[in-house]
Amino acid sequence: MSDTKVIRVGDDYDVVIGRGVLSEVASRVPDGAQRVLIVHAPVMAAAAERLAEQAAVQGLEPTSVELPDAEAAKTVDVAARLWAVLAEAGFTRTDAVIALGGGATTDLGGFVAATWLRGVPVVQVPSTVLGMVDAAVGGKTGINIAEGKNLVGSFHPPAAVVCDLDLLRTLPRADLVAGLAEVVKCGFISDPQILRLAADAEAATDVDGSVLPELIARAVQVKADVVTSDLREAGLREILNYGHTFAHAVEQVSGFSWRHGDAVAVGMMYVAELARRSGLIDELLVEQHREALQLLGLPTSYAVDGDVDARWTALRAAMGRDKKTRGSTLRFVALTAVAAPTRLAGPDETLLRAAYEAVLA
Ligand SMILES: NC(=O)c1ccc[n+]([C@@H]2O[C@H](COP(=O)([O-])OP(=O)(O)OC[C@H]3O[C@@H](n4cnc5c(N)ncnc54)[C@H](O)[C@@H]3O)[C@@H](O)[C@H]2O)c1
Ligand SMILES: O=C(O)C(=O)C[C@@H](O)[C@H](O)[C@H](O)COP(=O)(O)O
Ligand SMILES: [Zn+2]
Repeated sequence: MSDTKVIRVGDDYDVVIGRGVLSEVASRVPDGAQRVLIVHAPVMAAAAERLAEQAAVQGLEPTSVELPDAEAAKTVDVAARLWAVLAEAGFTRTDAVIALGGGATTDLGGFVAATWLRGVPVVQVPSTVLGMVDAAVGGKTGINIAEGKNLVGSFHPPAAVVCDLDLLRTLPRADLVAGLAEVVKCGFISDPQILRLAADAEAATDVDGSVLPELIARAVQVKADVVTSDLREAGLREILNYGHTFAHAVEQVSGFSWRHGDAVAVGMMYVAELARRSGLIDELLVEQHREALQLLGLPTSYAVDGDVDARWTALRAAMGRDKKTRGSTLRFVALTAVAAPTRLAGPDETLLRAAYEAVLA
């Protein structure tokens, strides 16, 4: 894929994927806006300045705010600070937010847009692979609290998503690879061609090549198709949560020090081990998970420094707060085969523990 690609999400909005498309951002702010709040990750300060200049040329009045980095942005304190900025600058319902950064920035920016005056438009400008393929698309926005990941949030679809692949040039390799975990997830739940393409790790991680853009576009297409038919996660959308029950527990228990994508990689291994023990899949498919993730340099095991029983107790409690849980019944997205997702509800506690032991480093 060398040219700009536009993927339409339902009848709602475009996801623009291409090189140099940052120049399109201001023109994607919906008509009627007079002011625009640009929130950005610290590393995106220069690009945010370009966006502010663009906005001014477009006749918009920009206010820029640099957020704390990564998960430190996804807090109620940061959101409250931005609500105060919006109030002070007189933002009305037709004014807009632009969020420029990784998934943490787009989650927070989207949440602030969703909550200000009960909802103003947001243009998402993801600067990580993970943000492009997942966080910026689909309208899930939110913040973390001490008790768990993304426990407070709202469904608030963006007005547009602009993925400038040139932004990925500065992305550290570890963050790029972590983003590929969500791409591999899309391969397992829906698009096996992703798994074939991602098996060439060199090509898949080359920001100047053609394979990474194709992987990004394919994963966006999977997400676009799913959220078009089930925005509010009444059923189908749950498949995008593959691997996340264990992943979010790992993130919370580590004090959000794990990269989300790395946690999703281990989370997919956990649920594959659980699915095998529950008779849904065979060892071959578990190994296919391990190989796909390891080829890219993603983690497939979980190291516990200390008491493994105490850690399990903490992880198990965190898994109970997963949004797919109903009552006290844990519900996992699992596979019966590649591209054949199902739900695994209320697996026996011994199987849950056995799958944990299987992923221990
Ligand atoms: N809303 C959703 O549907 C959804 C989907 C998946 C993930 N998420 C959320 O997204 C977050 C993870 O996103 P992420 O992996 O992008 O992490 P992140 O936002 O924390 O970014 C990772 C790191 O990369 C840096 N960075 C960002 N862009 C850069 C660039 N172009 N060059 C150099 N450095 C750059 C950031 O400053 C940060 O340090 C998690 O909070 C996760 O819960 C949300
Ligand atoms: O878009 C979705 O739906 C997803 O589940 C995508 C996930 O990759 C993402 O991490 C999402 O934020 C998790 O949602 P949560 O509802 O489990 O917090
Ligand atoms: Zn995720």
